[in-house]
Amino acid sequence: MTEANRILLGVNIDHIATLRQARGTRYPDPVKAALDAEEAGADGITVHLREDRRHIQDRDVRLLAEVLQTRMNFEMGVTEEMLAFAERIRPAHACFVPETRQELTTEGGLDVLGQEARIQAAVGRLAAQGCEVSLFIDADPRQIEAAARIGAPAIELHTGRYADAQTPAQMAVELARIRDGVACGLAHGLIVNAGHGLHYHNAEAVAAIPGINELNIGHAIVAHALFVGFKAAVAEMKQLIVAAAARG
Ligand SMILES: CC(=O)[C@@H](O)[C@H](O)COP(=O)(O)O
Ligand SMILES: NCC(=O)COP(=O)(O)O
Repeated sequence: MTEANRILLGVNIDHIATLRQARGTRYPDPVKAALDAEEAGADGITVHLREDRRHIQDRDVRLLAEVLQTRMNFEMGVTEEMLAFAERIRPAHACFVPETRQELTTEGGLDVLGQEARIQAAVGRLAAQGCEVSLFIDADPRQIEAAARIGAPAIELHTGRYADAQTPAQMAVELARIRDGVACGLAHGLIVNAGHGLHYHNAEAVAAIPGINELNIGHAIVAHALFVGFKAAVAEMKQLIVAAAARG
């Protein structure tokens, strides 16, 4: 496999924590899930510490920082609370995401264009701790250019509109938008990741886009794990996207 067609899988374990929080139990433990995911081939572990703490808790992130063998991708709103927390944890990667309390899940990409100075300062703060920051944005050339302008090393393209597309034609339009976004990001020297709403039937087309570095996938893997077990679900997704990327 060449550098051009290798792809990484970041496993998002938020919804292991969702199940735990539903009953206020100690199980299932996302830390155990993370270790199992690593054994099954995950290249990294993604967690989103939401401001409302609806799933992942501070304790989870602190423990993960101590035990992960791979690397943490810490998803966070760009707030003073989260920046201070990330400075203490010093994850290998942080991904800045937009966040509102009412949303069911992350609805759109971060508006980098509208707040360049603020985002640039936040990127700089975490970069000073050795953290590689990516910006979770829509595949919009203006946002991608803004990400490059402020010196972010990486972006993660929001694939939610592709995942939510209701017809093959709409899906093709959204996939083309992501493909163009990847090309635009690469042309600006950015590392380009993607994720949100990807599952066993729609991830291959995204994985096959040349130059994409990593897919972050969570909800579908956790759901599939109910039927096949968590390690098997991770391994199946990894095999699926690696094969798709190799085919190109
Ligand atoms: C930023 C992103 O796309 C995911 O991490 C997502 O936020 C998962 O968490 P939620 O399901 O709480 O939105
Ligand atoms: N950044 C996207 C992510 O981490 C996983 O999102 P999902 O697969 O849970 O929708």
